[in-house]
Amino acid sequence: MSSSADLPRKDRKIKPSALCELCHGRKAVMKRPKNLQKLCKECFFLVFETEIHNTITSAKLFQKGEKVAIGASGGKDSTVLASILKTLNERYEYGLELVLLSIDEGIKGYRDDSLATVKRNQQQYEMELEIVSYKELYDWLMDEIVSCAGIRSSCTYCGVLRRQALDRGAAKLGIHHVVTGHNADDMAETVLMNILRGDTARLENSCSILTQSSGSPIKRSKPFKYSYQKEIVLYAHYKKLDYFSTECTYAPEAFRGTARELLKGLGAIRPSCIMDIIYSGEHFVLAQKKKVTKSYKNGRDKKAATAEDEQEINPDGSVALKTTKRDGNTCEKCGYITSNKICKACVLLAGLEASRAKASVDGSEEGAAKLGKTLELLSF
Ligand SMILES: Nc1ncnc2c1ncn2[C@@H]1O[C@H](COP(=O)(O)OP(=O)(O)OP(=O)(O)O)[C@@H](O)[C@H]1O
Repeated sequence: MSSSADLPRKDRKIKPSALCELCHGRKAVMKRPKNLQKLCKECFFLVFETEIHNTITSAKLFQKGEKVAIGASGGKDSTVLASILKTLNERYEYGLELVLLSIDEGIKGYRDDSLATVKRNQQQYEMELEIVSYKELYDWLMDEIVSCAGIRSSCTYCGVLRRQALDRGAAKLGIHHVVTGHNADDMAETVLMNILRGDTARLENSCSILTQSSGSPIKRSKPFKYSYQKEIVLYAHYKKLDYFSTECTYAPEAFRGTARELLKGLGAIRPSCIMDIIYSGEHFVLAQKKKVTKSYKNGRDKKAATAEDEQEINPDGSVALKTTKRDGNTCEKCGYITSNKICKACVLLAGLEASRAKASVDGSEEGAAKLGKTLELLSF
């Protein structure tokens, strides 16, 4: 931080109460949303970037020489991510090769415009850009999916297909690491959503900074895990970054919207609640499901019971079905990594195809919408 002697004349006359609490020289321009500290622009940039650097180093996210794909949507989070990773890569000599990877879901009037922003970012940050489309991967545009399956399940379809598309795009580039702009607010919303749905299986991993499906060569990480959305927006604003700010045409998932509102209300009373929820999510450990082994007559004892004879009892007393889940499998249809015989994307696409065929016969669009709702409740 600079001393007051280095400051421009105008900053030397500032009332002490209006000064930045870190450099005590420049005028504060904001109250930091994370801790309400009054900061000038320059000190905010430095502390914000340093915190992300600390997150990256303490989680050992990157290795020297690694090629990393930045999931680039053109929105504020991924644009700030690209800008900050470029800065940190140069400042701390991470030795990364950074590439922008964009998925074109096929949403007219939204993704086509945001991709134009990513193309400008490519020039501004001097990074390679790869664009992969749903049309080329799945032969469906998101607009077609919505008109077939309805808007209510659009986020379910889009989320599954995008995750796979990012992996496929990375594989195409020979990259094994994708970073995304998911931030602290997104993480806290996900924890809240999973609690409210009683989805304990998802809750356990909802705060991981680094994830990788077993058998998959692609890992994913979230360097903004501890960064507040409001601070990302402030950073983009004061740095005058070029980003696309329109919300997706197919409004955000209804339930996530509810969790977002809830979080906003909580944050107004207790600003630290975002971090507190993440902390709770990180320390949440599932109690082991009770396993019971059937008892056998006719000479078979407990030891002879096979794995098939074991049942899992859910907390509400219901019996869980035995699944054929295995890690490292590949989908019988598309070859993508899955723990089931057919991957989730192929199940969704098959439902859409069936719906399209049915709709062409009797005009009904119910099948895919129903399937989307059912899939939300299943864990893959
Ligand atoms: N079409 C896409 N192409 C590539 N990456 C994407 C795409 N959509 C989302 N992502 C990645 O997933 C992250 C989370 O996306 P999501 O749409 O949930 O949030 P967001 O807050 O709108 O993010 P952003 O402001 O970056 O658009 C993004 O920051 C980005 O890294």
